Amino acid sequence: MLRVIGLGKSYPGFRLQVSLEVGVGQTLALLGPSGSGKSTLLRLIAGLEAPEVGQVWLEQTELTPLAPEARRVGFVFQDYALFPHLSVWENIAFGLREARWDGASIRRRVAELLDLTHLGPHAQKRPNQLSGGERQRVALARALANRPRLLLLDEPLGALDLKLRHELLWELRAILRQAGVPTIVVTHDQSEAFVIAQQIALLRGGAVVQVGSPEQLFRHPKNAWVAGFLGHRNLLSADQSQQMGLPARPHLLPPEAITLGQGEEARVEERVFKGFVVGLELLWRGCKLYLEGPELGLYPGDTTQLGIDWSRVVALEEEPSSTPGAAQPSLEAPRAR
Ligand SMILES: Nc1ncnc2c1ncn2[C@@H]1O[C@H](COP(=O)(O)OP(=O)(O)OP(=O)(O)O)[C@@H](O)[C@H]1O
Repeated sequence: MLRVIGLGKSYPGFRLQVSLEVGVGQTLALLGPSGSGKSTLLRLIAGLEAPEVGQVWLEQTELTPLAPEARRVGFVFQDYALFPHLSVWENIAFGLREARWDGASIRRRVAELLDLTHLGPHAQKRPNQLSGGERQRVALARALANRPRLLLLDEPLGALDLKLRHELLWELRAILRQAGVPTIVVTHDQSEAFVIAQQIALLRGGAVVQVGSPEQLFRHPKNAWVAGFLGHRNLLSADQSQQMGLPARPHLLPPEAITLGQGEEARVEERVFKGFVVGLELLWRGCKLYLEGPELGLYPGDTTQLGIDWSRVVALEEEPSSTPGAAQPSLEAPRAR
């Protein structure tokens, strides 16, 4: 179990102050907008930077006073930082030689990791002869080689194109589950966090806004910012909620609260074909709602019925009026009028 207790660091115009825990063998995704402090937190945990206050504990060991190399932390950076002149095999073995493993143990461990990351056929290639996805797996194998007690991944799929990201995401998930090492993954992509992690910590302006499983966070976001960051669209301000007969505080209408085909009349304003689903923007009671689902043959100008199950509407907390240093999320303004 990793415990980060009141870890703090300041830069001009920015302050990070974070406490969180990662369970044995679990993966926690650090999710947040650019500049929210994700990489800074990772560097503090790795010991690449010194905190002003706070502690990091791994099981019964306090890591904070230890040098980075004494922490037994595996780190994968965004650019992988592989040794260009060494083969895949040598890249993976490098840390083991440094740690003075004997030759037979090194050969055994490298073979295990080549197997885990499916890099066997590429063992003798150099990094510049590999694809982006293969380089990413070498970086992961190298980070895991010396049996780290903790794995830190900073945007591990960041340098890859979209298609490759998607393919490797599932592979990364499988490798992390198999490796069983507590892991923190930095990402700014919520769908990536949902696939990889059992826990998500949402960071904004250097502070954790909410921690929980992907499902907890998605179903019970604390406030409109969290809901918007996780991809929810139907957010009502306190005023809009009141107009709908709800208490005067922000609310979320989750997809499962909205049913098409029964209820009051709704008019289709926009339609987006998205492949597996169709997105519809509907005007209902003077309020714009967005829904995704199977093809229903509805086009702009059509009318249909829309019902809301009010028992499924989620009450949200009011956000603090300003969060110092917080970057604005890519939240669409609540669309209801
Ligand atoms: N060495 C430094 N000196 C001064 N300011 C810094 C330093 N490192 C980071 N910062 C500032 O701290 C804040 C958090 O940066 P950080 O890189 O941790 O954010 P992030 O969430 O990882 O962002 P991104 O998603 O863009 O990588 C930013 O405002 C950044 O400018």
